[in-house]
Amino acid sequence: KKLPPGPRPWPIIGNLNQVGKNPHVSTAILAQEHGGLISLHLGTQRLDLQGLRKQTLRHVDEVFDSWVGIINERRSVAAANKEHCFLDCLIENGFSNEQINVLALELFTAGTDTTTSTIEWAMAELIKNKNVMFELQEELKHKINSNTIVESEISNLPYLNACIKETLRLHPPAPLLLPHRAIQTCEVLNYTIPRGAQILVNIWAIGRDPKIWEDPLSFKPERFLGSSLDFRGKDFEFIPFGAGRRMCPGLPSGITSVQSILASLILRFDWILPSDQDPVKLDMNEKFGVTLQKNKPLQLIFKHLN
Ligand code: HEM
Repeated sequence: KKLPPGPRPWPIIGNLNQVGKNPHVSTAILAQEHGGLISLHLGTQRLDLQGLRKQTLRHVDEVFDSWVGIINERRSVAAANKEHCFLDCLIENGFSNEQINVLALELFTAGTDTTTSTIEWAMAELIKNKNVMFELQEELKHKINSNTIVESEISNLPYLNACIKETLRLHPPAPLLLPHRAIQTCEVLNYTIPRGAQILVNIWAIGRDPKIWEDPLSFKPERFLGSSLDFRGKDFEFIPFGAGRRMCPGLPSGITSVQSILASLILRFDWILPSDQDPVKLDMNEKFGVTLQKNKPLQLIFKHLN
């Protein structure tokens, strides 16, 4: 069997020390040396599918269908999928009320942390990029007539939607998606992925890959204007909600929340940083956790616009 290449594992700890606290960054660096498909040993075998393109991801979807959480622990965010339907099934399997509460709580976290962190990153990028903020304010002023934003108006706000896409490209709340597991041995790019391997897809690295995006580290919503590139799981260079059968079921509600909250914040208020801080120097460091958060929470002062 030919496993994908990767850094040499140390005895017992495997590659744990090379992965560290920010696995989305360290695996992106490892991929530069070893290629887009790399093997890592973290006690049990794990595989990282960073940088895979269209055909390959479509092919692997069927094999990497199952979630690690469901097979191993039954307590991950992923296991809370299918909402009531899955919870009913857990009851049949003899889960306690306490365990079901944990699952419900995790489902709640999947929906709130992802949405709030997207809004926080979007606001940070808008504060840092004054011209983008100005363009967005203009669009909202001209296209929204009343004080209450209605859903039908939101679909007619291309610049707002481009800002949200650009935020999700640079700051995906789940930078490695959720861990998948190979339910059978298969071949990917002429390498063998053994049955049971955990699969992580580094979409953070794909979103910043200079081979895919021009000037990848700059916040430029314009790149999405007039482009059909979307996050609905068809364009594999941009999959902040995942793709295939395990794609995020909360996409429609998550996106609607981000659109309406962000539009309301920008339409009604003017925002500045406290203590005359220079927006260009705003700290944009990340903290890897359940979701990819801003390391230093964003603090802003608002002025009501009438
Ligand atoms: C901006 C908002 C959101 C983003 C970026 C996001 C992103 C994701 C991603 C990347 C995955 C893993 C997909 C994969 O590995 O292929 C996921 C899974 C999931 N998300 Fe979201 N999500 C968001 C909002 C929500 C909301 C609002 C809910 C619930 C109301 C939700 C519930 C879930 C659940 C239950 C799963 C597990 C799916 C499964 O097990 O098959 N998400 N989400």
